[in-house]
Amino acid sequence: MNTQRILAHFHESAELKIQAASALAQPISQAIELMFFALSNGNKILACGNGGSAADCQHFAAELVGRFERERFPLPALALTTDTSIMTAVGNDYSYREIFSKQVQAFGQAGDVLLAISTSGNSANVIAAVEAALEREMRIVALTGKDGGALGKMLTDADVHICVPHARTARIQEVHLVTIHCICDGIDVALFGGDVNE
Ligand SMILES: O=C(CO)[C@@H](O)[C@H](O)[C@H](O)[C@H](O)COP(=O)(O)O
Ligand SMILES: [Zn+2]
Repeated sequence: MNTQRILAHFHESAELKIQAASALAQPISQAIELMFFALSNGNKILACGNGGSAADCQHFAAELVGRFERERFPLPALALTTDTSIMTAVGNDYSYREIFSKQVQAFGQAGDVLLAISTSGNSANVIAAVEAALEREMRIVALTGKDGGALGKMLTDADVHICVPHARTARIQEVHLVTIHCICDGIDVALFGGDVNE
């Protein structure tokens, strides 16, 4: 295969990360503060998204319950994308739109944080989960792209919107992943201070 196409993926992804870094540093910092505050108060983080973003939810939860780069105690994070019995029962008996919101209603409590990931900002089940979370006085960290979609318009001033300035889903997801690692790192720094090598 012509490697020019492969090079184009790498270059577009790298250029977007450099361009997005300065635009996203502030909201990412706000997301870290919001999540650290919640965790410090005994609250938890729930995460939802579809497809590649479902994988990102699980990646995030694994690094909080397990570890990112430092040894520490487990932190309460739960991906709502893993229990196939819940998701198929709710999808079958109610609607696919409710596969995350029912879980938010079951597990979410005031002060918890919902990490809502949608590259378009328009996935109905993610929007429904945010509606359920806001009803339960949870805070929202929204990871989106493009123009942020409907999701970007439903957040309150107390929530955080990290919107990747690009139209291509794959590129948006690649910035979501480095964002997730920034958040994991920021929570560890907030807990322990300093740098990972200290
Ligand atoms: O990972 C990819 C594309 O790179 C896909 O699986 C993608 O996640 C799916 O098409 C999702 O359904 C897209 O939903 P959203 O990001 O717009 O909320
Ligand atoms: Zn993908």
